[in-house]
Amino acid sequence: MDMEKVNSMDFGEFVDVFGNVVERCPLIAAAVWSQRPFCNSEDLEKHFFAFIDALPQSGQEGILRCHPDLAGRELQQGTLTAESRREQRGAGLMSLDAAERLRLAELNAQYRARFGFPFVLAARLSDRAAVPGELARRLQRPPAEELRTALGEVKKIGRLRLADLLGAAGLAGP
Ligand SMILES: NC(=O)NC1=NC(=O)NC1=O
Repeated sequence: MDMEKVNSMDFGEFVDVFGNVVERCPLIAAAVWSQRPFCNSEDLEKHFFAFIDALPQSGQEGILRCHPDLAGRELQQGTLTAESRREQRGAGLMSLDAAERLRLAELNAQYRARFGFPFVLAARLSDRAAVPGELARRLQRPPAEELRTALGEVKKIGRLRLADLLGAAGLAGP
């Protein structure tokens, strides 16, 4: 893992590369940059997660609100980020039939009405068959617990995106 290259990035380069590790939250990469040098990929990941954990609840909920719904409007309109599109496609969420899409839209609306933020799940670790059931299950959870669970999913997504980036050509070590 060529952390030397990561540690040599200027601010703009670092945010260009790592700005979407947390969906639509480049502020986090902008903050983590000042923690360099990073001794390895785990250290880099630790700083991303520490930033999230140190936020007040309003900030943590704000991170969740930056996530597009699974199989939602943005997927239909083609306005997803490249990472989100890849993740949602990989989970089969681009090939739902009308009934599946409607069911997910209803569950997403119920979830958002109850918690005030969207349902977030690491799509790469799930699939179209499991998402509605997982959403319905989490819909019943106490708000404080669900906030922790949702942030855990943000971290799973971030871990996978960091692994993609650090394994990408040019950043992978010998
Ligand atoms: N609401 C979401 O869970 N969104 C997402 N999950 C992913 O894995 N990528 C997303 O954009």
